[in-house]
Amino acid sequence: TRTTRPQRLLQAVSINAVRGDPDSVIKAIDHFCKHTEWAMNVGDEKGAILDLVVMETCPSTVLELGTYCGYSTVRITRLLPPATKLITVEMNPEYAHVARQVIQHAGLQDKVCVLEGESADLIPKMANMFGIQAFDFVFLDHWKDHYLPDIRLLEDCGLLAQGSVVLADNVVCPGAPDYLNYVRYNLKYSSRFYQAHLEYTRVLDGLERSEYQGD
Ligand SMILES: O=C(CSCCNC(=O)c1cc(-c2ccc(F)cc2)cc(O)c1O)c1ccc(O)c(O)c1
Ligand SMILES: [Mg+2]
Repeated sequence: TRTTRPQRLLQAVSINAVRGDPDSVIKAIDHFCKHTEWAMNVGDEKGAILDLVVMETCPSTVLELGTYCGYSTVRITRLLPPATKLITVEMNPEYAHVARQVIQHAGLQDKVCVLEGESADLIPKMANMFGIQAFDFVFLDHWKDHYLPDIRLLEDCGLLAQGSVVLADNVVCPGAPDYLNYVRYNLKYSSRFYQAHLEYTRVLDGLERSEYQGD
Protein backbone atom coordinates (compact mmCIF):
# COMPACT_ATOMS: atom_id res chain seq x y z
CA THR A 1 0.00 0.00 0.00
CA ARG A 2 1.03 3.61 -0.55
CA THR A 3 2.30 5.82 2.25
CA THR A 4 -0.22 7.45 4.57
CA ARG A 5 -0.90 11.20 4.75
CA PRO A 6 0.94 11.55 8.07
CA GLN A 7 3.95 9.74 6.58
CA ARG A 8 3.91 12.10 3.57
CA LEU A 9 3.69 15.07 5.94
CA LEU A 10 6.66 13.75 7.95
CA GLN A 11 8.67 13.32 4.76
CA ALA A 12 7.99 16.96 3.85
CA VAL A 13 9.29 17.96 7.30
CA SER A 14 12.44 15.83 7.06
CA ILE A 15 13.20 17.21 3.58
CA ASN A 16 12.29 20.89 4.08
CA ALA A 17 12.72 21.72 7.78
CA VAL A 18 15.97 22.46 9.61
CA ARG A 19 16.65 20.01 12.48
CA GLY A 20 16.25 21.71 15.84
CA ASP A 21 14.34 24.67 14.37
CA PRO A 22 10.64 24.53 15.40
CA ASP A 23 9.65 27.49 13.20
CA SER A 24 11.01 25.77 10.10
CA VAL A 25 9.02 22.62 11.02
CA ILE A 26 5.84 24.71 11.31
CA LYS A 27 6.54 26.44 7.97
CA ALA A 28 7.28 23.14 6.23
CA ILE A 29 3.99 21.59 7.40
CA ASP A 30 1.93 24.67 6.47
CA HIS A 31 3.57 24.78 3.01
CA PHE A 32 2.89 21.06 2.50
CA CYS A 33 -0.77 21.46 3.53
CA LYS A 34 -1.33 24.56 1.41
CA HIS A 35 0.39 23.36 -1.76
CA THR A 36 0.45 19.57 -1.70
CA GLU A 37 -2.09 17.90 0.58
CA TRP A 38 -4.59 19.25 3.14
CA ALA A 39 -4.20 17.83 6.65
CA MET A 40 -6.08 18.51 9.90
CA ASN A 41 -3.41 20.59 11.66
CA VAL A 42 -4.63 23.70 13.50
CA GLY A 43 -2.79 25.61 10.75
CA ASP A 44 -1.22 29.07 10.49
CA GLU A 45 -4.24 31.36 10.99
CA LYS A 46 -5.65 29.59 14.07
CA GLY A 47 -2.07 28.74 15.08
CA ALA A 48 -1.27 32.44 15.47
CA ILE A 49 -4.24 32.78 17.85
CA LEU A 50 -3.06 29.66 19.73
CA ASP A 51 0.39 31.28 20.07
CA LEU A 52 -1.12 34.46 21.56
CA VAL A 53 -3.28 32.58 24.07
CA VAL A 54 -0.31 30.41 25.15
CA MET A 55 1.93 33.47 25.55
CA GLU A 56 -0.58 35.38 27.65
CA THR A 57 -1.18 32.28 29.84
CA CYS A 58 2.53 31.54 30.47
CA PRO A 59 1.64 27.95 31.47
CA SER A 60 3.97 25.62 33.37
CA THR A 61 1.81 22.51 32.91
CA VAL A 62 0.17 21.89 29.53
CA LEU A 63 -2.16 19.14 28.27
CA GLU A 64 -3.05 18.61 24.60
CA LEU A 65 -5.76 16.13 23.59
CA GLY A 66 -5.33 15.11 19.95
CA THR A 67 -1.70 15.14 18.82
CA TYR A 68 -2.19 14.04 15.18
CA CYS A 69 1.19 14.82 13.53
CA GLY A 70 2.46 17.10 16.30
CA TYR A 71 1.99 20.46 14.54
CA SER A 72 0.22 22.17 17.46
CA THR A 73 2.47 20.32 19.91
CA VAL A 74 5.47 22.03 18.27
CA ARG A 75 3.64 25.38 18.11
CA ILE A 76 2.86 25.33 21.83
CA THR A 77 6.11 23.77 23.12
CA ARG A 78 8.35 26.21 21.23
CA LEU A 79 6.81 29.00 23.36
CA LEU A 80 7.31 27.27 26.73
CA PRO A 81 10.22 28.07 29.09
CA PRO A 82 12.78 25.24 29.60
CA ALA A 83 11.38 23.75 32.85
CA THR A 84 7.86 23.20 31.53
CA LYS A 85 6.34 19.95 30.29
CA LEU A 86 3.69 19.30 27.73
CA ILE A 87 1.65 16.10 27.81
CA THR A 88 -0.11 15.22 24.56
CA VAL A 89 -2.58 12.35 24.10
CA GLU A 90 -3.16 10.51 20.82
CA MET A 91 -5.27 7.35 20.46
CA ASN A 92 -4.03 6.47 16.97
CA PRO A 93 -0.62 4.70 17.25
CA GLU A 94 0.35 5.62 13.71
CA TYR A 95 -0.34 9.31 14.32
CA ALA A 96 1.61 9.12 17.59
CA HIS A 97 4.62 7.55 15.86
CA VAL A 98 4.71 10.30 13.22
CA ALA A 99 4.20 13.01 15.85
CA ARG A 100 7.19 11.82 17.90
CA GLN A 101 9.38 12.13 14.81
CA VAL A 102 8.06 15.60 13.94
CA ILE A 103 8.62 16.74 17.56
CA GLN A 104 12.13 15.25 17.49
CA HIS A 105 12.92 17.03 14.21
CA ALA A 106 11.97 20.28 15.95
CA GLY A 107 14.35 19.40 18.81
CA LEU A 108 11.57 19.56 21.41
CA GLN A 109 11.45 15.88 22.47
CA ASP A 110 12.78 16.61 25.99
CA LYS A 111 9.83 18.90 26.78
CA VAL A 112 7.06 16.67 25.39
CA CYS A 113 5.49 13.41 26.50
CA VAL A 114 3.35 11.75 23.79
CA LEU A 115 0.89 9.37 25.48
CA GLU A 116 -0.86 6.76 23.35
CA GLY A 117 -4.37 5.81 24.39
CA GLU A 118 -7.87 7.05 25.06
CA SER A 119 -8.07 10.43 26.81
CA ALA A 120 -10.88 9.13 29.07
CA ASP A 121 -8.63 6.31 30.30
CA LEU A 122 -5.51 8.43 30.71
CA ILE A 123 -6.87 11.62 32.35
CA PRO A 124 -7.67 9.93 35.71
CA LYS A 125 -4.08 8.62 35.91
CA MET A 126 -2.26 11.87 35.09
CA ALA A 127 -1.99 13.38 38.57
CA ASN A 128 -0.17 10.26 39.79
CA MET A 129 1.81 9.63 36.60
CA PHE A 130 3.28 13.12 36.45
CA GLY A 131 2.98 14.42 40.03
CA ILE A 132 0.93 17.43 38.95
CA GLN A 133 -1.96 19.22 40.64
CA ALA A 134 -3.62 21.09 37.81
CA PHE A 135 -3.05 22.02 34.16
CA ASP A 136 -2.57 25.74 33.48
CA PHE A 137 -3.37 25.27 29.80
CA VAL A 138 -5.37 22.61 27.91
CA PHE A 139 -5.67 22.43 24.10
CA LEU A 140 -8.62 20.34 22.83
CA ASP A 141 -8.20 19.05 19.27
CA HIS A 142 -9.29 15.41 19.37
CA TRP A 143 -12.68 13.81 18.65
CA LYS A 144 -15.11 16.74 18.75
CA ASP A 145 -17.72 14.74 20.68
CA HIS A 146 -15.13 13.97 23.36
CA TYR A 147 -14.53 17.67 24.24
CA LEU A 148 -17.44 17.86 26.69
CA PRO A 149 -16.99 14.53 28.51
CA ASP A 150 -13.25 15.16 28.77
CA ILE A 151 -13.48 18.68 30.22
CA ARG A 152 -15.96 17.34 32.82
CA LEU A 153 -13.54 14.53 33.59
CA LEU A 154 -10.71 17.05 34.02
CA GLU A 155 -12.92 18.94 36.50
CA ASP A 156 -13.85 15.76 38.40
CA CYS A 157 -10.19 14.73 38.62
CA GLY A 158 -9.29 18.15 40.06
CA LEU A 159 -7.01 18.86 37.10
CA LEU A 160 -8.42 22.35 36.49
CA ALA A 161 -7.72 25.19 38.94
CA GLN A 162 -8.88 28.80 39.10
CA GLY A 163 -7.38 30.51 36.06
CA SER A 164 -6.80 27.35 34.04
CA VAL A 165 -7.31 28.11 30.35
CA VAL A 166 -8.95 25.60 27.99
CA LEU A 167 -8.64 26.39 24.26
CA ALA A 168 -10.75 24.29 21.87
CA ASP A 169 -10.16 23.95 18.12
CA ASN A 170 -12.92 23.43 15.53
CA VAL A 171 -15.85 24.72 17.55
CA VAL A 172 -17.53 25.73 14.26
CA CYS A 173 -16.14 23.14 11.79
CA PRO A 174 -16.54 20.22 12.36
CA GLY A 175 -18.18 21.78 15.46
CA ALA A 176 -18.65 20.90 19.12
CA PRO A 177 -22.12 22.26 19.95
CA ASP A 178 -22.66 20.46 23.26
CA TYR A 179 -19.21 21.59 24.46
CA LEU A 180 -19.84 25.23 23.41
CA ASN A 181 -23.18 25.27 25.18
CA TYR A 182 -21.56 23.94 28.35
CA VAL A 183 -18.62 26.37 28.60
CA ARG A 184 -20.65 29.40 27.46
CA TYR A 185 -23.56 29.01 29.90
CA ASN A 186 -21.84 27.46 32.89
CA LEU A 187 -20.78 29.94 35.58
CA LYS A 188 -17.65 27.88 36.20
CA TYR A 189 -16.23 29.22 32.93
CA SER A 190 -15.64 32.61 31.36
CA SER A 191 -15.55 32.02 27.60
CA ARG A 192 -14.77 33.92 24.44
CA PHE A 193 -14.83 32.97 20.77
CA TYR A 194 -12.05 33.72 18.24
CA GLN A 195 -13.47 33.75 14.71
CA ALA A 196 -11.13 32.22 12.11
CA HIS A 197 -11.20 29.70 9.26
CA LEU A 198 -10.74 25.96 8.92
CA GLU A 199 -7.03 25.36 8.40
CA TYR A 200 -5.83 26.12 4.86
CA THR A 201 -9.40 26.92 3.65
CA ARG A 202 -11.93 29.78 3.52
CA VAL A 203 -14.50 27.75 5.47
CA LEU A 204 -15.52 29.47 8.72
CA ASP A 205 -14.19 27.98 11.94
CA GLY A 206 -12.92 29.28 15.27
CA LEU A 207 -11.38 28.66 18.66
CA GLU A 208 -13.12 28.94 22.04
CA ARG A 209 -11.07 30.12 25.02
CA SER A 210 -12.62 29.14 28.37
CA GLU A 211 -11.09 30.16 31.69
CA TYR A 212 -12.00 28.02 34.71
CA GLN A 213 -13.33 30.20 37.54
CA GLY A 214 -12.65 27.66 40.24
CA ASP A 215 -14.98 25.31 42.12
O1 LIG B 1 -9.21 11.37 13.38
C1 LIG B 1 -9.29 10.83 14.45
C2 LIG B 1 -9.88 11.55 15.62
S1 LIG B 1 -8.67 12.45 16.40
C3 LIG B 1 -8.51 13.82 15.28
C4 LIG B 1 -9.58 14.83 15.66
N1 LIG B 1 -9.57 16.02 14.79
C5 LIG B 1 -10.43 16.09 13.82
O2 LIG B 1 -11.21 15.17 13.59
C6 LIG B 1 -10.41 17.31 12.95
C7 LIG B 1 -11.15 17.30 11.77
C8 LIG B 1 -11.14 18.42 10.92
C9 LIG B 1 -11.92 18.39 9.66
C10 LIG B 1 -11.93 17.25 8.85
C11 LIG B 1 -12.66 17.24 7.68
C12 LIG B 1 -13.36 18.37 7.28
F1 LIG B 1 -14.06 18.36 6.13
C13 LIG B 1 -13.35 19.50 8.07
C14 LIG B 1 -12.65 19.52 9.26
C15 LIG B 1 -10.39 19.55 11.25
C16 LIG B 1 -9.67 19.57 12.44
O3 LIG B 1 -8.94 20.65 12.78
C17 LIG B 1 -9.69 18.46 13.29
O4 LIG B 1 -8.98 18.55 14.46
C18 LIG B 1 -8.84 9.43 14.63
C19 LIG B 1 -8.51 8.95 15.86
C20 LIG B 1 -8.13 7.64 16.00
C21 LIG B 1 -8.11 6.81 14.93
O5 LIG B 1 -7.73 5.49 15.04
C22 LIG B 1 -8.44 7.32 13.66
O6 LIG B 1 -8.38 6.46 12.61
C23 LIG B 1 -8.81 8.62 13.51
MG1 LIG C 1 -8.41 20.62 14.82
